[in-house]
Amino acid sequence: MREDRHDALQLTAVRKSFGRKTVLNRLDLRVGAGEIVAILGPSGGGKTTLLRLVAGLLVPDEGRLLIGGREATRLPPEARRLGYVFQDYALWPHLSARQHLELVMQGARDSVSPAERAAALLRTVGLQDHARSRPGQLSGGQRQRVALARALAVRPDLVLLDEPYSALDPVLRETLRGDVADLLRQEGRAALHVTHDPDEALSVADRLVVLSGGDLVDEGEPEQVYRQPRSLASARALGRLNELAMTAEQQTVRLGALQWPAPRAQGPVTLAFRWEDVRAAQGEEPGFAVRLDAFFSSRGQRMGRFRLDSGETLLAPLSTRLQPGDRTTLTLVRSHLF
Ligand SMILES: Nc1ncnc2c1ncn2[C@@H]1O[C@H](COP(=O)(O)OP(=O)(O)OP(=O)(O)O)[C@@H](O)[C@H]1O
Repeated sequence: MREDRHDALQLTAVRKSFGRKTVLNRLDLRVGAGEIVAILGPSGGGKTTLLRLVAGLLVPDEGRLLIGGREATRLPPEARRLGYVFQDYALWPHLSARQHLELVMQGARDSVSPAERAAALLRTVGLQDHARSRPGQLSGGQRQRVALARALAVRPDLVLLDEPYSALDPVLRETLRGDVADLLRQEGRAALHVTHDPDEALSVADRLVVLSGGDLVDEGEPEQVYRQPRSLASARALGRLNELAMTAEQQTVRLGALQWPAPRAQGPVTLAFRWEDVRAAQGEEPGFAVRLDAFFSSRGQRMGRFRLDSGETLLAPLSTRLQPGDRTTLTLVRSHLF
């Protein structure tokens, strides 16, 4: 662990517009030393713009940016001492995987030699047999892993990751994201990690931030944001969400034999709940009628796609031996409705 414990990153009231479009709206954000923060949110929410501002590829219109406690608002990218992996990898076509790492480590004061550290990092990302390959000889996923290893090679205090595993197959993605998070934690490095994949965010991050329309709409520990999102945008960003468009009448929302008081609602409302908060009604328990359309598997669990009599679809774990076309009654875990 490092001695100085300045925040790895602090943004204060950062605003960025393109023409008349405000993409980040007076954003306040901090990443603690050694903290892994995942940024989630709908497309166009400003996630990549945020990373580009931190990297120094864009300059904010207003606001202030500190990196490791140092003023960095107008610092050029090369003076920021960051590691980054952007979606286009930005590799050098004439260099081998190993040379990519050794080049960025030149002149660095380190307890191990560049060759040793390069070999260790290539092992971490599973490229030990491709040390001599140039980008043109590597697949998309392998190139992405070279970019990852290079970002870690310089031992930056803050690593910026923009969809770093998007080109990888699901098995490799899961292994590598665990290995990279372990390495970041072992070495005490902070990361700002942009992703569209809620599972990835939930599995690697110490803290989640949800950006929507240029605003920070939610933040907190992953489990807390998943369980108690502050808004529908935030609930959606974490996935595994059922949404039913319903009508509140006489301050009550009804779904089959289930009903909820809705003192402030009149007219259209959205009832939202996670897939796992739907279960089969037992005995005489009140519920709502559905038909099983199909089943599928998610995170190793058998899930059903059900259709309500009103025509809407919802997804839920499938615990009984239902076959497509069978009818059943479902109910909801009331404390987990949004
Ligand atoms: N250089 C630019 N010039 C003009 N508009 C831009 C520029 N870069 C981004 N934008 C706009 O800013 C908004 C936010 O873009 P950004 O790429 O930050 O979103 P995002 O959350 O990363 O989206 P995605 O999840 O689709 O990658 C979008 O509406 C985009 O069109």
